[in-house]
Amino acid sequence: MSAFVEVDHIDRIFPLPNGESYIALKNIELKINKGEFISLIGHSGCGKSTLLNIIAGLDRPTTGGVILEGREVQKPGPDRMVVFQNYSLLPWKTVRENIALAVDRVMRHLPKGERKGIVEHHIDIVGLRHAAHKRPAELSGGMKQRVAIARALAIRPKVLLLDEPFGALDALTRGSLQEQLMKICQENEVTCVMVTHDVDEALLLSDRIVMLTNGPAAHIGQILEVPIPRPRQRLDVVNHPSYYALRNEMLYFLNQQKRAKRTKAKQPIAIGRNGLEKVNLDIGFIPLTDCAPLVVAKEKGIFARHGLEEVNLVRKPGWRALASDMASGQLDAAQMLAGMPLAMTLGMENQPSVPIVTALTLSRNGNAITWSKQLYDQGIRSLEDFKRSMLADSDKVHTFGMVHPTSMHNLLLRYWFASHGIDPDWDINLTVIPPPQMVSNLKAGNIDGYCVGEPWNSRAVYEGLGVVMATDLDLWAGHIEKVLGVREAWANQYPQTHLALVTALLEACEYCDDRRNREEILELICRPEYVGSAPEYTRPGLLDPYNKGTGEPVQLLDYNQFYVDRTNCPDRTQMLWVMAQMARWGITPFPKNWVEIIERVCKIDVFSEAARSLGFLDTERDRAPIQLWDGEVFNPDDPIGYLSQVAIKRDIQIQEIMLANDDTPTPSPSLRKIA
Ligand SMILES: Nc1ncnc2c1ncn2[C@@H]1O[C@H](COP(=O)(O)OP(=O)(O)OP(=O)(O)O)[C@@H](O)[C@H]1O
Repeated sequence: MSAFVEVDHIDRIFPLPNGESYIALKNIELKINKGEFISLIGHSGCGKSTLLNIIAGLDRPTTGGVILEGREVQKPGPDRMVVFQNYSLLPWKTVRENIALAVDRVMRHLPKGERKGIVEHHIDIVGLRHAAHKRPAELSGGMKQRVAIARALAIRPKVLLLDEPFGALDALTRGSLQEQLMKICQENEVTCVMVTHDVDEALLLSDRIVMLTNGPAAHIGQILEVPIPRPRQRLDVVNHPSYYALRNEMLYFLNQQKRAKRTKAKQPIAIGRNGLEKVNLDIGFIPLTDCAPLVVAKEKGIFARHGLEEVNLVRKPGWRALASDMASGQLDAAQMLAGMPLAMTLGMENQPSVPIVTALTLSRNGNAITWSKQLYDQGIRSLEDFKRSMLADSDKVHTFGMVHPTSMHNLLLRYWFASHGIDPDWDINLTVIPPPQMVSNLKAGNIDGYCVGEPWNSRAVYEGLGVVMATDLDLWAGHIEKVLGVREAWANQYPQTHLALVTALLEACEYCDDRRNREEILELICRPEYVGSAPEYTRPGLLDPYNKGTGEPVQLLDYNQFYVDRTNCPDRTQMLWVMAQMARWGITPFPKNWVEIIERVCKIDVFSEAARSLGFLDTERDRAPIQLWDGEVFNPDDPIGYLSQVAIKRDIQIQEIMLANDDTPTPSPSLRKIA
């Protein structure tokens, strides 16, 4: 289904009087569905109004465009009405006349009586019958804004655009108008885009909240889905289990933008020192137990010992945001999902190819599949039970959360279901949810279960909301989980820095696997700036026996595996398995030249040099067929043969993938389909 409004890769560059130019917006891409309420939020000057004006047709983008119902927006039109903060009413006309003016102008083809009826109806919608004869000077701010909303709605626009509509109102009036707007939009199925600075307003009104980064070159940093059912009451919203998690995400994002601005202001792009080309690094991570090597390297001074004196660990709220910051070059490096370097290099989800390299596997294992307590209490305690209940009630579609298409969580969950003949695309719903929001979504009943890293499984067990159906030790002990990723261009530009980074993190990985250090690591990762979790539910698996919620806790060795058993060398065989699974599910094409792509992504030479400098074992794991718990064999010498015989799969594209020689991000996918 095509989107109702499509903001298609917009840039807006303003020429400045001194002959220079200012890039306000960079590569904004957004699809809006009919009847959806979208809020745009971000710091002052980031470009919210510029984007709104472009959607309205009041301004034109420098590149890209806006498509409304299949037609490009070229100029303002009555199908897109804007409500501004300052009401813009004609002072000499009454409420009724202000509304009538717009209706008579736009709907002049309608009989007079009908137009009059529309005006009166909208006076009623906003509750201004008693003041219909008054002029703006006789109205309060809230009343004036209601007139502006009525005037905008009366001409039945396809999209209502609101630029901080309640910004000038007192708190009480604001609250009541927000509720009225929500009701009006819902009853009339209005598609809305609203600029706001107010996180609570955004949460109350929106289906999705689009958060813009600070300019210059502002882009979409993150999009939050608000899974709170409608119709909404303010109290229901505040009491919804996902409310505080969402609110925290927004505040965290906004604070981080503020910090980034300060850091940018005081830092030159690259500070070279200690024989390194760059010692000031921003490294992205996600609040998960397996971010431990990064936290340890920072807090125990390991980065600094390797010459990386100014490392800033940037907590990202979800994997999409992290990938986007890596693609745009805002991050120097990141903890990445195993499939992310390959997928970004191949160009996933119609995104341009951004070659990423990895010289270090940061961790193995550490995930589990959690089921809601409700399913478990209904007697659904195995996949066989699940399949039986699914077949018995074909109307009920279960939804499961995973963190990103390229994650082992997605690939293992799909594999798990498919191994029992359950098609993960047709028989169930899979939805992307950032790891820290899994538990609140389970609590809210939005999902029936999920696959995620710790501590988010243990938290559900701890809170009595879920039970662990399988850890990945049950499915595939020793699989690659998180890797260190940097842009290939960055690695080429800063080779000594890259080596120092890999060396420091390898040393930290070894530290993390020494169980004597685990108590200290627990304290470090639970800090609010890292995972921000409670030690009670972060301990299991890391230190304490692991509690699945279904029996006695068990001691899991190597659940979060950071160093032992040759964890760290980029694992080309397992990367190939990941690449094949991503192709199986249509996430990326499978490259005919897979050997070349894997060689390009996995930087074994950098790892070996780092390992040797520490006196560590520098070899890769043995290349052998891969077998998960179900016994099916993946032969790394014949991935295409595996893909052709695997039972449940999507249309697999097998292509020669031509990557640019210049390893900077390319504006369009450099894929050439030959099969
Ligand atoms: N005509 C223009 N010429 C040059 N720069 C402009 C022009 N219009 C906007 N800008 C710049 O573009 C950036 C985005 O402006 P915009 O008004 O869209 O921000 P905003 O997020 O809506 O801010 P606020 O929340 O304060 O209203 C700002 O840095 C602004 O100075």
